[in-house]
Amino acid sequence: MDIDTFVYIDCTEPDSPTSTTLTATPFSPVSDDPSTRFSKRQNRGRDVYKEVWDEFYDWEPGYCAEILGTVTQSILASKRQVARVAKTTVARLLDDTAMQAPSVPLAQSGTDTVIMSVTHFQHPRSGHRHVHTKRMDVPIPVITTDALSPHPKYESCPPASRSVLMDDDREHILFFMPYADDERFPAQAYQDKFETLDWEIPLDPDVEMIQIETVRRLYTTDQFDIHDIDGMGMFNLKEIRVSHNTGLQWELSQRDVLHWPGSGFQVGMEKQEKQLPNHTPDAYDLRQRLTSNLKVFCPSINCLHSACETHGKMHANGYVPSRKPRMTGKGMILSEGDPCGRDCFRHIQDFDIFMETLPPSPGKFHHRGSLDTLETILGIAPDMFPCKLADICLKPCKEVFVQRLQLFPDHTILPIDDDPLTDIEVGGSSHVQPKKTKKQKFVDKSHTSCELLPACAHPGPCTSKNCECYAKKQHCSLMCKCGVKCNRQWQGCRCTNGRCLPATCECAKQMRECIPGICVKCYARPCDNTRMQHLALQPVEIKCGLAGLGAFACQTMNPNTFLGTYVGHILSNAVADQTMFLAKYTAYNYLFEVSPEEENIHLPIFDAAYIGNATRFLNHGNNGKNNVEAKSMLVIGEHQIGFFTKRKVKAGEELFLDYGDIYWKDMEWQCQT
Ligand SMILES: C[S@@+](CC[C@H](N)C(=O)[O-])C[C@H]1O[C@@H](n2cnc3c(N)ncnc32)[C@H](O)[C@@H]1O
Repeated sequence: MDIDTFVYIDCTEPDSPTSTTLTATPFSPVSDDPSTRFSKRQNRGRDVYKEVWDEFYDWEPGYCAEILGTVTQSILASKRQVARVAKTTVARLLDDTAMQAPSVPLAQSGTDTVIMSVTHFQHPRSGHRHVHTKRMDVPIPVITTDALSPHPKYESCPPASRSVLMDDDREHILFFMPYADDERFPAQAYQDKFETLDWEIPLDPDVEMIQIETVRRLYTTDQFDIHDIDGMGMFNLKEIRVSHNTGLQWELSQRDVLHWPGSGFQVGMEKQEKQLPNHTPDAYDLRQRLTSNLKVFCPSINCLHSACETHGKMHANGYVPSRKPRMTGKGMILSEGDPCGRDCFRHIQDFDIFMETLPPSPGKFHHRGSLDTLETILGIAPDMFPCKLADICLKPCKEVFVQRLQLFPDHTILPIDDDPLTDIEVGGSSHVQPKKTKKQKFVDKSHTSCELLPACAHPGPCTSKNCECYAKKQHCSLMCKCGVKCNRQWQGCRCTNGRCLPATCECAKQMRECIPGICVKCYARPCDNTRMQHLALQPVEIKCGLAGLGAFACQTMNPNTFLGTYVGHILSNAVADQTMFLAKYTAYNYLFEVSPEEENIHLPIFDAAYIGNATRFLNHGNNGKNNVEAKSMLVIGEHQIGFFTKRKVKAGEELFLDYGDIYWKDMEWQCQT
């Protein structure tokens, strides 16, 4: 291979209308009118872009030649082995063909042959540079058979255990043309549903590197404001992934960056006078530190996928999961254990007398950061004993105990084993008068009337003015920053013994699954109302059913047995419309939508065409044939659709769901029931 003949694909250079000055002199915006200032910035931006561009392409061709040169050398070194492997492979191929040919039961066997051309490379003898090649023509017999009838056209899909939120881009960009090899597919009509074709969007990784370096120089050397750089509209750095973090520095941390000599990211970043905005949290800010790690694992307790995009938006505010306390301060004092030291809370003799001397909130934790740390830890582990908390917070044990009492007064804690009717203690002898916390009551129809639950993250308590949940008439969720102390939070149920039944459980009545850490009484054992989050599935058999494939019961099931959750891509209305176009063409429609109770409400639409689980095979049955029903539930802040048996189902019976009239209205094929 001759390295001089490599072709370098180059992009159009950036305009540099005014200047050819290529030195990196810091930009000094002399105060003038905004438009002149803007155009000066724009010109400076172009100059720096050009400067970086030239530097990059001065370096890149030599670098590529060097890299490719090493590749060719290693090819030549191992050429003898490659030639040997190629020779044996060809020989085996010919042998296999010859051996297989007679064993196929042929209805009709032709005697045609095709010629396969094989190029044989010969290692250059020492002292010679040229590789000798020899072409050989090998005859291959053509075997024609009609013994095997083709399998009916069917599109399968990879299995998935949970739904995946589709990128908003899918609404506008056509990523590939499906059924491109089928003349009958109305490709143009499908394409017209999109604004752009993905393969027409220029994406050159070289240009990306040049733009990143230009932005860095404009920010660090020219002291441009990062918003001004964005306002120039010259740099279209694509977001790598949806998450709660944004910014150039973050994007860079999510990908490999080319290390080239002109790049300030290569070495000595720390030596620069001004660094790009950083996302490293303050060492003392525990909440920030935990939040910054959320990019590693999704904090949604029924997901936990790494770098989860589905919940990226839901947790945009940096959600740290919180739980309700279940142990009272008095209970802690009465519990067994040895004091951790002189200041241990266990030395408190009489709890009621101690309560009378309790200092007013916020107590001795003068430093706001210490209190934040304690609140964050108690949010996650509210029943951690003060002795351990004291070690973490570097505070005396008794002081920590006092702070816990301020945060979670005993009268607000629902004791673990008491009767639900007597569990709120009112009264007591403390001068900190226990108030009965007023929980806000309102009808929250989140399970059938909202798009995606918002997570609020405003300073101060939730009010009609600052809180999005308030505005949408919804309970605050675990994803909200207000935490379990907020009186708008869903309070969970108080059912005991895991008996969370549809008619009696407060969560089940509101079509919510019980939430670990919130429903403190039923949480002791997995209750009847957590089957969707625990994926307590029933096995089903997939085989030919009423229409195409169908799902069949493997064992006899009682009414209200949970079969599984409908898993697929979560789509917006616009994308669902595009998918419907494909469904009409294939005559298989896997879109599932729950009809909202109110108009103009858009609930998530699930599409199990491309990913899914066994529930995608449930065929439609009506007129009493349907033995399965779907329920839309809120599962720890997420809309999910669960399938439950409507009546007793015998082993071997096909499972049917009533798709509803709307499903069949626009279909160009007929329902077979
Ligand atoms: C969710 S899929 C059900 C699984 C499907 N049978 C398969 O083989 O993948 C829905 C599609 O199955 C077919 N289907 C299901 N029930 C049907 C019925 N009762 N009559 C006609 N077609 C049906 C239709 O093509 C429908 O769009």
